[in-house]
Amino acid sequence: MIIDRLYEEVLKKGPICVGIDTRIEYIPNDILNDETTIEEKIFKFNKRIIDETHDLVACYKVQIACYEAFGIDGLKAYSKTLKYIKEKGNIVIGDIKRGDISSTAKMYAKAHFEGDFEVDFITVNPYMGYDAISPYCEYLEKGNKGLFVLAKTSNESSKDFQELEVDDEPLYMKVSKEIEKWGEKYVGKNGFSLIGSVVGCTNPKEIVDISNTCKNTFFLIPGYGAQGGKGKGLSALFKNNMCGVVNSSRGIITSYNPREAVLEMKEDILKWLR
Ligand SMILES: O=c1ccn([C@@H]2O[C@H](COP(=O)(O)O)[C@@H](O)[C@H]2O)c(=O)[nH]1
Repeated sequence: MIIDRLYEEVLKKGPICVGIDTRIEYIPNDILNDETTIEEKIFKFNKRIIDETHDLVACYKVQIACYEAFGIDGLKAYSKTLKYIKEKGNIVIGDIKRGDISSTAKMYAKAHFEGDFEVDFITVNPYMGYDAISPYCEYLEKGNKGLFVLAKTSNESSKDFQELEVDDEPLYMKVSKEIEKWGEKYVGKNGFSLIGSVVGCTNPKEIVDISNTCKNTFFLIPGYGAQGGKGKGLSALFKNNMCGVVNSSRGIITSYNPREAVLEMKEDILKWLR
């Protein structure tokens, strides 16, 4: 199962996910001044990041918004980037955060689990409930696709709704338990489900609470670096099991030396576990 592969990559290389959230202002002049299209410039920049880091990371997360912002050319660069990550043998998460009625979700599933934008995992929004999630699940049956469902996001305003008390518990905990239930039939040999949760590392206490309750949930953990999340906050989560992968986008791709930035991030997370 793809979740077993992701977990094994984490054990082998560390819990590092590099986020390829490319923006024009991050692209250095030697690429920017080339006589090429915007698609080529974005792809060239991404290829450089991937070439420098692919042996150090468990997976990549590609934020589709950064590519949609450039229209058709941006989406061509998105597609090329996904293919290149796969060619390098790495796992790729499409950060698309979809959430819609089931007939539309079916089309999103086809768009991102097949064809030009095919990825291993996608992120989805659970706000519309299970029938908005179930169309993705038919792709999970074969074991080679997975979902990360938003549970407790890394942004400041995540408290507006996600921390509201519902039946004596915060909504994010209720949602997390539901995600665990949705994933019950997709648990792999390492004990983790193809349906995981997104929980920001800006919420270090909440992520430990969720993981103590939801034992089969694997976590996609954004918020490291640029948003203030730190390795120390993750020590309580990772001390029993490496049950997640930590994403950093700006912290890596805007660095002068992305390879060094990945190594520093890995050390900052792993040093608390020794
Ligand atoms: O709760 C969430 C869910 C997703 N994200 C996404 O992760 C990256 C974070 O980028 P940084 O540059 O490392 O801050 C970005 O694509 C977000 O859309 C998140 O930050 N929080």
